[in-house]
Amino acid sequence: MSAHLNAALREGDNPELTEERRKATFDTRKLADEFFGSHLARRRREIAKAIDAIPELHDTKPLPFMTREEKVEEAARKVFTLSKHITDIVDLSNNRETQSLNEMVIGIEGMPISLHFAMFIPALQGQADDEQKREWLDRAIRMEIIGTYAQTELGHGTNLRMLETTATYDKQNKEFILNSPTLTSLKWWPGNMGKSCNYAIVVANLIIDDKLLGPHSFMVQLRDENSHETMPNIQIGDIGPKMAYNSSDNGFLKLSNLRIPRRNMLMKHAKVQEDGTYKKPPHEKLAYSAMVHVRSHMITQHAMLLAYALSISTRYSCIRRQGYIDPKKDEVKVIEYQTQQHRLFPHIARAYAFAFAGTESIRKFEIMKRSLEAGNIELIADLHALTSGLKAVVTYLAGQGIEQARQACGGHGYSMASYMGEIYGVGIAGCTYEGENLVMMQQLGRYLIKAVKSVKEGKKPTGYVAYLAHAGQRHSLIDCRPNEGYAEHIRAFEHIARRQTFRAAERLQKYENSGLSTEQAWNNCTVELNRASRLHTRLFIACNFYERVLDVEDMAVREVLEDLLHLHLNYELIDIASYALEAKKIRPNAVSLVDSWEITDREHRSVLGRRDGHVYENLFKWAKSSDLNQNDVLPSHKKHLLPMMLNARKQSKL
Ligand SMILES: CC/C=C\C/C=C\C/C=C\C/C=C\CC/C=C/C(=O)SCCNC(=O)CCNC(=O)[C@H](O)C(C)(C)COP(=O)(O)OP(=O)(O)OC[C@H]1O[C@@H](n2cnc3c(N)ncnc32)[C@H](O)[C@@H]1OP(=O)(O)O
Ligand SMILES: Cc1cc2nc3c(=O)[nH]c(=O)nc-3n(C[C@H](O)[C@H](O)[C@H](O)COP(=O)(O)OP(=O)(O)OC[C@H]3O[C@@H](n4cnc5c(N)ncnc54)[C@H](O)[C@@H]3O)c2cc1C
Repeated sequence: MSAHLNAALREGDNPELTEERRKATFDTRKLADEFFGSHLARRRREIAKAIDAIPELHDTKPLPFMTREEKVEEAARKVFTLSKHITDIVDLSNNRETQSLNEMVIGIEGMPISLHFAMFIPALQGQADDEQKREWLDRAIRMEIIGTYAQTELGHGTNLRMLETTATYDKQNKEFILNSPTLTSLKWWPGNMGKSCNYAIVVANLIIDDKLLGPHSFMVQLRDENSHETMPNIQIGDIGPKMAYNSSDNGFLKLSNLRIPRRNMLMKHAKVQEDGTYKKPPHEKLAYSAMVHVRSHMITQHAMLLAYALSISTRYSCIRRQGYIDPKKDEVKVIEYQTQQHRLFPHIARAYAFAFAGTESIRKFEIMKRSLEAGNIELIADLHALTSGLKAVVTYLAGQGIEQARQACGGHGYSMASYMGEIYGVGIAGCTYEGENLVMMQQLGRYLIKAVKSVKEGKKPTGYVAYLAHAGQRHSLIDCRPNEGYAEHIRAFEHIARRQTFRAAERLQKYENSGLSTEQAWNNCTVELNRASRLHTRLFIACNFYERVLDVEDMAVREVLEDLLHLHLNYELIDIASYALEAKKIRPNAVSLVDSWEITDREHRSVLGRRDGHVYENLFKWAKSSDLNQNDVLPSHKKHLLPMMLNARKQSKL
């Protein structure tokens, strides 16, 4: 590729990076079009340019130097400033555009309206009837009110059926009475609930005539719309600092005999009539729709977090020189070491694979939503299984990749100047929120066991589990040589996933036959079942990557994606042993592969990952701006350590 086609080349950059960019075999803009989709890639460039022109939207100082209060204030200031410009910059109905704008301006550490857009609005869209939408959704979209999604409690997050918050219907007054009867029933964790929101969708166990009807969603006003003071019968606050996400005020909530009108229960699906008659929803789990929405969006979000970490470490690895391969020559860029390439490149391949899987899960969510609007509930189970598996596998592997990227930066990777600590903290939170990963794997496990049962009954499952019926096509890993083509890799992958799923199903059957209860038998098999779920999901990611690459028209881009696909399939299949060959092919394109993610310096917030590669001078600037450097001698030092040392000295002279 002639160098002028590489959009990332700029005058004045560190020559080490320019040298890398000149080696690119493809146009980074064209690969960005594949990674994001051409519309979003173009919009991200336009959004970045628009932000450049509005200084109030820029960071006032690096986030790691801020206290928690300053972070919360900075996020609030930017949200307010953005509210004046946002409709000029993005199409608000486009989630991914809006998310890109938020990440570029506010960053990944949280903001006062995260949950408002991620869950409050989607819950209203999915669960409120038309009249309720007119009352709350329009106001929420206009941001007249800010809401959150309050489900998790101090004592229960995973097991929703055991939520202790109650909503008891009072027929006389046509009201629900909401209560947090115990300490463990306090709502705990909801994002932005502590200080920012004035409304919440509270998930509570519905009780009518002493009958427990399971978790349902209720609209609760938390704070006065004018004074923002807490409403009566409500106690609310922030839960304190967390491993990451410290710009967000995750909160607690206690409800004490709070009365709300009957129509504050979201009634698109389940309904409670004035006389207390209860009408069941058409599908029992429609009340969980906001969670499925977020899970389907988390995959692209985690691909992006992994991309942040890898572009920082790949660029830095081409700046950092340390040691020799040939002692007669200069010190080499650390990227030249095979171990460094093996540490980073499989994760670069995964970032692409995850982004493609995420685009697919969002597409599937939209298809399910439209089909549900037409009254069809058939796609719900498939989507739940797919998103449960993807959410769990991608958040976990992205976390591993981010940590490898941090280690690849050596000591400087541990400084917050690299921003790796925050990226990791935010990434691994995804293993927990929206359903703890090992629990979500079990949800997919249930679906796989059902598919095995139908195969055993002679039926042919369709869609993502169709391969479970192809037991005749047995191939072993030993048959799978890297250059035989990708179809062979996929068949080997299918074989391994199928074998594990059948093994888990047989084991479950054995325990059930031995007289154990269904639940006990299930618990005895969950390790095997989760392995099956993991393999099934990794197979989906690999197949999707494979099919996606076949669609690419630009030959240079297709070739580099095929290199990544080859590496991905080999890495996933035979672990590390066979991919030294691929690493050699990826090496010349390493920087351009990460440049294609088009992450701006503003978005990165990393000194190590700077696009221009001027790392060391900026590390020094960063160190000088530390609060601790504002005084030559810290007041705390004068107060404690200096007297201690002076005293010790005095003692020794005696
Ligand atoms: C605009 C931007 C959009 C998105 C943002 C993008 C990215 C995110 C960015 C930032 C995020 C920032 C902050 C994060 C905020 C976090 C919020 C939260 O965490 S909210 C709380 C989330 N809580 C959970 O996820 C709880 C997990 N627990 C459960 O989901 C359930 O309890 C569990 C599924 C584990 C069990 O439920 P239960 O009712 O007991 O069912 P059971 O296991 O018995 O299964 C019965 C039957 O139901 C099926 N099923 C279960 N769930 C669903 C579902 N959701 N949909 C469809 N079907 C479901 C289950 O498979 C089973 O079916 P079968 O009987 O086997 O057929
Ligand atoms: C950053 C962040 C933001 C959040 N935001 C929100 C929010 O906005 N709104 C909200 O309502 N909640 C929110 N949460 C809460 C989150 O959804 C829950 O923490 C999550 O669903 C996990 O539930 P838990 O904490 O009860 O974990 P637990 O269920 O207590 O998990 C502990 C361990 O038990 C295991 N375990 C539990 N059940 C089973 C089982 N059945 N089988 C096998 N193993 C099991 C788990 O695998 C895990 O290892 C947030 C959490 C975080 C970290």
